[in-house]
Amino acid sequence: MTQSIVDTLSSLKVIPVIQINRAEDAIWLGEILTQNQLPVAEITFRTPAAVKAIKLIHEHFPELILCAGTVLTAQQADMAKEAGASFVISPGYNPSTVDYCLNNGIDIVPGINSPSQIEVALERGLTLVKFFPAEASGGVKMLKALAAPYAQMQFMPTGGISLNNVSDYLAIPQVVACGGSWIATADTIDKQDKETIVNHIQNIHSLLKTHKG
Ligand SMILES: O=C(O)C(=O)C[C@H](O)[C@H](O)COP(=O)(O)O
Repeated sequence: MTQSIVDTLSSLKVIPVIQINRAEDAIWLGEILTQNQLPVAEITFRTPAAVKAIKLIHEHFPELILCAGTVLTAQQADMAKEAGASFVISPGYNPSTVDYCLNNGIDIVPGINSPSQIEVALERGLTLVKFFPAEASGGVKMLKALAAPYAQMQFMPTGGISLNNVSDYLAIPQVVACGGSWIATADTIDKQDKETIVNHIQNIHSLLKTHKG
């Protein structure tokens, strides 16, 4: 993972996790995200439209930080990279997928929720992991306890995060950014409910401004 991507994620602070059913919806979605100063998207491999959606965003919005989520296999990691994703994210730590990515120049942020998994990640030279499922694994309290012994590790908490708890996670120094599907849910995208998505983004900006003091 390049430092400049980590720096951008850390300045944006929130990553919309997106499940897209119609690839063409990626175009107006990319437009909303860039126009509203949240130029970042995790497109999940939960639907057959994922690869095309990644391609469309990469083509139309090259400035947007684009990653692929729910990447479970080496083959999906290859497809994500070919389509234009800058890095891939997985819900868990799959040793063979992680090793494949590391050996093939694909940046991967695997999911972890235990000290043992963090140590496996560290041994592979990884310095950024996803903390998933964040809330169900013990939330902020668990992440603080997990992060403490591993000063060199940074985290992207995801799973159960919303406007109500995102700032508690962001207050942890080792947290780079939080992921969440609440910003653009599959249902909102299907309905092309742009207003709701823009509102969520604006609420995030207002919250982050307040917290910067
Ligand atoms: O690693 C992946 O790609 C995943 O599939 C995990 C997703 O990021 C979460 O499921 C989003 O969590 P919510 O914001 O609670 O909906």
